[in-house]
Amino acid sequence: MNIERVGIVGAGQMGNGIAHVFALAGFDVLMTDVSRDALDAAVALIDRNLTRQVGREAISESAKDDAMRRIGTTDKLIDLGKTDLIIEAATERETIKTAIFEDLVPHLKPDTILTSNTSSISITRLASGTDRPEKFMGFHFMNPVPVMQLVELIRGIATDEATFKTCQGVVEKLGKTSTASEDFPAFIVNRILMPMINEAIYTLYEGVGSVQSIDTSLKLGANHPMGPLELADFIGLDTCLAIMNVLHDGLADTKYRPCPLLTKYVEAGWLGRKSKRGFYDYRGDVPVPTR
Ligand SMILES: CC(=O)CC(=O)SCCNC(=O)CCNC(=O)[C@H](O)C(C)(C)COP(=O)(O)OP(=O)(O)OC[C@H]1O[C@@H](n2cnc3c(N)ncnc32)[C@H](O)[C@@H]1OP(=O)(O)O
Ligand SMILES: NC(=O)C1=CN([C@@H]2O[C@H](COP(=O)(O)OP(=O)(O)OC[C@H]3O[C@@H](n4cnc5c(N)ncnc54)[C@H](OP(=O)(O)O)[C@@H]3O)[C@@H](O)[C@H]2O)C=CC1
Repeated sequence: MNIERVGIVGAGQMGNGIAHVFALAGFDVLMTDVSRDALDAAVALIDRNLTRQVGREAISESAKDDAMRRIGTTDKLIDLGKTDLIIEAATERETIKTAIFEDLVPHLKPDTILTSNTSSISITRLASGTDRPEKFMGFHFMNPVPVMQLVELIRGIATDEATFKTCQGVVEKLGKTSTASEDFPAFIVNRILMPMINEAIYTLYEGVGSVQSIDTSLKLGANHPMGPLELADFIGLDTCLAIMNVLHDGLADTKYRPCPLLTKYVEAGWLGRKSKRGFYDYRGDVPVPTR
């Protein structure tokens, strides 16, 4: 199937990056969110990120202008009905995602492919609430989307080969690399990455090291580009907790028990960079550890 128009649900940090890379690759993009402010902020951020790319000569000024022209926004989810491919990138909560697909399905063209950028939730279960489980799959970008090369593609139990192949072709057109994962809790990247982040939080919780010593240890001792606590703040602590809960519930193994300190930060509304406080406080000129 030929994909030309792409609908993106959720204009948070992932939604804006996804719109950025699709528009730059020549797709028409229509983005929606429950918050008009989030849509306006996303368009402004895409403009800034594209301008930075022009500044370092990664793209031309006209490529930037063309990309910005290809991005539309709407307050109405049903306006996405005419697109060929939907990428749902709303908050990592199953009830939110299920409600979005329920509201959207009656307005879709029969051949539109439905996908979710979920970090962890069962693709098979999300698909089963729609009219087209065979045309439903996981399309999992990494953060920051314009920089990270990988897209994890996840087949639900009913996903057909034509849908998988079409999505593989789309990833190629974006200039990224796909890997295939079976549909088990948190797929591949987060099955491995998130327990490491959770263990770093336990290391802090048990007083083995400070925020700074934990992050410095992994950056200089294991060559990670960001320390695990810095990365948790970057991903969003609400998202990290949601992923750990999916692993814990889905695999029923205590090794996935979310650290109580992670839960406490989320309960405080300290969600990391996006709320300006997490393991670091981002309200000043430089991030300062909060413990
Ligand atoms: C939770 C999930 O479901 C799955 C996930 O996404 S897990 C998270 C996966 N992501 C990671 O692990 C990221 C780890 N961190 C990194 O790789 C790096 O720290 C980083 C790429 C984010 C920044 O790298 P850095 O060298 O410290 O910073 P910096 O030099 O400022 O940026 C490098 C490039 O990224 C770009 N960039 C950085 N942040 C960006 C952002 N948020 N949006 C767009 N571009 C960005 C910069 O413009 C720069 O581009 P050029 O090299 O072309 O000039
Ligand atoms: N953060 C990361 O590193 C990664 C995240 N993901 C996944 O991507 C998805 C989005 O994450 P992320 O962008 O970080 O989250 P954000 O919190 O940055 O953005 C989520 C956006 O979705 C909006 N939203 C909530 N409910 C709805 C709805 N019913 N309809 C439309 N929009 C809605 C939120 O609005 P409001 O704020 O007003 O509620 C918010 O603007 C999640 O599934 C996450 O697991 C995947 C890869 C990496």
